Amino acid sequence: MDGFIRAGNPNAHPDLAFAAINDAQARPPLTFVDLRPFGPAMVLVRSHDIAEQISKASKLLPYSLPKMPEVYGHMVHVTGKTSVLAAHGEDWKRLRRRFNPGFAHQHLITFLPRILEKSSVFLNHLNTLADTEDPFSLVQLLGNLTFDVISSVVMGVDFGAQNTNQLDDFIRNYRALFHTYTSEQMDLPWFFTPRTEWKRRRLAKRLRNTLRTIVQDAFANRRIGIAESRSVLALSLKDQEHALTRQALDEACDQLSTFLFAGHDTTSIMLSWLFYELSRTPRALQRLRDELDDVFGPDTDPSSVRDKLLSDGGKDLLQQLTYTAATVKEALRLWPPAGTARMVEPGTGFKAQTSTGEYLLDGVCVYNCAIMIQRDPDVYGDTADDFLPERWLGDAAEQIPATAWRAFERGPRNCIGQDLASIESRIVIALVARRFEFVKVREFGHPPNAA
Ligand code: HEM
Repeated sequence: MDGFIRAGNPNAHPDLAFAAINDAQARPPLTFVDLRPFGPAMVLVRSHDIAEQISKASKLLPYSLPKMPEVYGHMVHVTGKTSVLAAHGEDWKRLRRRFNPGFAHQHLITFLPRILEKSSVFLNHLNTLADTEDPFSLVQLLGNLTFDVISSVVMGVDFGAQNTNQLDDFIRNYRALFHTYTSEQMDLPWFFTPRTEWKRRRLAKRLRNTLRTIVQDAFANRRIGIAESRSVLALSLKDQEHALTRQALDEACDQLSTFLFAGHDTTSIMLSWLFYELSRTPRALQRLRDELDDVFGPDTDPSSVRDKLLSDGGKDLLQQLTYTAATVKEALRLWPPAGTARMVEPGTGFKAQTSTGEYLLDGVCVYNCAIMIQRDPDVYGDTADDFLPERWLGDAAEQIPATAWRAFERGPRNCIGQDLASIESRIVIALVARRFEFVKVREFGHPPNAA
C-alpha cells in the first residue's frame, strides 16, 4: 500500500492507491487489502455486480449489510453516536423513515428561493475574486455555500458560513474540527493520534452545546404553537409530546451533525470537480452553455436566471437541464466523493457470486470503492477515464448497467439527500457556468509544482 501511495500524488485520496493495486493485479473483481494495525483488513470491490450484492436488501439482510464500524466510529465526533449514517437494523429504519418526508422532491423544491439567496452571496465572492484574479480554493468557497444551504434546509438556521468577516463561533469550531479529518492522509485509529483525538473531543463538545440550544429552543417554540415543518430538526422532535428527554435531545443533535456533514462536503466536492472537468473539456462546456441559453435565454446575468427560476414554471426549468444533469452524473462517476464500507459479521454466511465462483466474505470488511467501479473499462470501455457527459444521453445511456453508477450508492442505505444535491447543483451551474471561466492553477495550499 505504502509503495502505491508513494508512486502516486502524495496528497491523493487512498482510493487512488487502491485502484492502482487492483490495476497491478489485472483488475480482479475483489482484492484483499490488509491495513492492520493502521486500519482494518478489508476486501475492495471493483465489480459492480458484487457491489450491488453488498448494498441490496435480501431475505437474510433486509436492510443490507451493516456499516463498517471502524469508518463510522472514526467520524463519530462529526456525526454523533446515533447517526442515521452509521446506525443498524431497526434503529436505522426508524430514523430513515422519520427523515424521508423531509427529502421528498416536492418539499425540497420549496427551498429554491433560499438556495438562490445563498448562491447570490457565493456569486458576489466569485465576482470579487474574478476582479482581483487572485488564486483561490473553489472547494472551500463552495463548501461555505453548501454549508449555508444545508443548515438552512435541516434546521432553518443561518450560521453565515459565507461571511468573510465576523465568523460565527459555530463555523469556526466546525471548520477546525473538519480540518482535523481532511488534513489526515489516512483514517488512523485514535490511539495513533491522541492529541488530535483530544482536539476533536474539545471541538465536538463546543459544537454540541450550540446544537443543544438550537434543539431546546425549537422544542420550546413548538410547544407554544410555532408551525410544524419537515426539517430534520422538526422531524427529530416529532414524537416528543410533553418533555424533551435527554436521549431525544442527544439523538436530535446527532442527526443534525450528520446532515450538516453529509450534506455539504459531498456537494461542494462534486461541483468543484465538475467545474474542473468543464474547464479542460471546452466541447462539453460549450454544449452546457448552449443548453443554458436555450432554457434561460441569452441573458447570462445571474439576476435574469434567478428571475426565471422564481417565476411561475421556474421549477420546471431545472427539469429541462438534461445535458447539465449529464455533466453532473459524469463528474460524480469520475470523482465520487463517497462510497460505502460494510461489515460481514462472522457466521452470516454471506457469499459474493461471481462468474468464476462464489466467495465467502464472513468476518471481513467490504468496501465498494466507487472510483474503481465507476472507471471500470469492462463497463465504460476505452473512455473510462474521460469526461464524456454524452454517455448518459439517449441510447448510449441504455448500454450502461444501472449498477455501474453508484455515486449515491444503491439499496436501502442509498443517499437520502441525492435530490437536494441535484437541485442545488443545477441551480449553481445555471448561475455560474456562463459567467465565469475557471482555470486550475495548483492544489491550494501546495506549491505550484505539486499540482
Ligand atoms: C453530491 C452529493 C452527495 C453524494 C455524492 C452523496 C453520497 C452518499 C453516499 C455514497 C452515501 C452512502 C454512504 C455510506 O454507505 O456510508 C450517502 C448517504 C447519506 N447521505 Fe449523501 N451524498 C450527497 C449529498 C447529500 C446531501 C445533500 C445530504 C443531506 C441532505 C446527504 C445525506 C446523506 C445521509 C443522511 C446518508 C445516510 C443515509 C442512510 O444511511 O440512510 N447526502 N450519501
